[in-house]
Amino acid sequence: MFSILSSKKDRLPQEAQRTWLRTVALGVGLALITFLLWSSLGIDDDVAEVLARRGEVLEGRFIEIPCSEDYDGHRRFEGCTPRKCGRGVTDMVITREEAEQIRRIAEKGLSLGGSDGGASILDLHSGALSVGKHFVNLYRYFGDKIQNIFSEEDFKLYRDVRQKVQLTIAEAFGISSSSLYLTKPTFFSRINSTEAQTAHDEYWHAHVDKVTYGSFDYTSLLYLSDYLEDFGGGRFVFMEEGSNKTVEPRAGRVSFFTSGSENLHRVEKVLWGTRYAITIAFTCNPDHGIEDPVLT
Ligand SMILES: O=C(O)CCC(=O)C(=O)O
Ligand SMILES: [Fe+2]
Repeated sequence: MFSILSSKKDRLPQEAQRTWLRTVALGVGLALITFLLWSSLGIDDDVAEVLARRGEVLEGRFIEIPCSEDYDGHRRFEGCTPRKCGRGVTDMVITREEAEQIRRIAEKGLSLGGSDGGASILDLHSGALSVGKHFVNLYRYFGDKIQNIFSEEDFKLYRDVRQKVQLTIAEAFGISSSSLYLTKPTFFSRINSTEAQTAHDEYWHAHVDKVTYGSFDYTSLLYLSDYLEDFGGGRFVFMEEGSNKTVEPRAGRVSFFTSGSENLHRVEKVLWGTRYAITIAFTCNPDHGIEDPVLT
């Protein structure tokens, strides 16, 4: 067996020893550079399992996870405030036709404005619409003319969808649907690959909805376009140390989850195309509840 610590007789000549040391140093250096590049590119951050693929039609998938302590910092409403936490995805609650109709509402509304950056929102409840680098109040801005833009059917569709999603959440978490209240903000989102212009365009940051929005106890997302058909990137990611879980958007797909830090998440940057979705959230606190949007 070769050993550099053997007898004087078979010790390597000094020149060969130096070459050997240089080779080892070079190898270690290269390994270090590769490691640094690897971690700076975040390659290992991408270790992810797919919770819902775009191509599959999910009856319903539910994963229970322990609740975070976030709910303890708020007033508790027994029979509603999460004791059972988790996340679910279903393609059975909203049809693709319904999703397409809702998407048309989003397209109509957002065509009146739109952010200079990649992310625009339309909140039918407050009337907030992204325009350039700011928001306008759609209802104040258009006044009575709003009736020429949206129809009573549009609002009815929103109400029907909200109701179905609310029942789905109640059933999955074993609570009464009547203990849930729609809360704000509830909004359509349109995301494309245009570079962000303001902080409002930076949709991709990891966040906890209960921290970001305060009143949320249960969050739902209804997707209105298809991953890899209508847009690339833009997958939803539940973030967990070493095992992220992704939801690939699909028109009509409802993803729902308890809003605390047990469901830390982010949206990947959209790389091409346009991604439409709607965020509908519920609170257990009646004081934070809002009425369904109405055409005034
Ligand atoms: O559009 C999505 O997939 C997620 C949006 C989101 O995280 C939010 O509205 O808080
Ligand atoms: Fe969120």
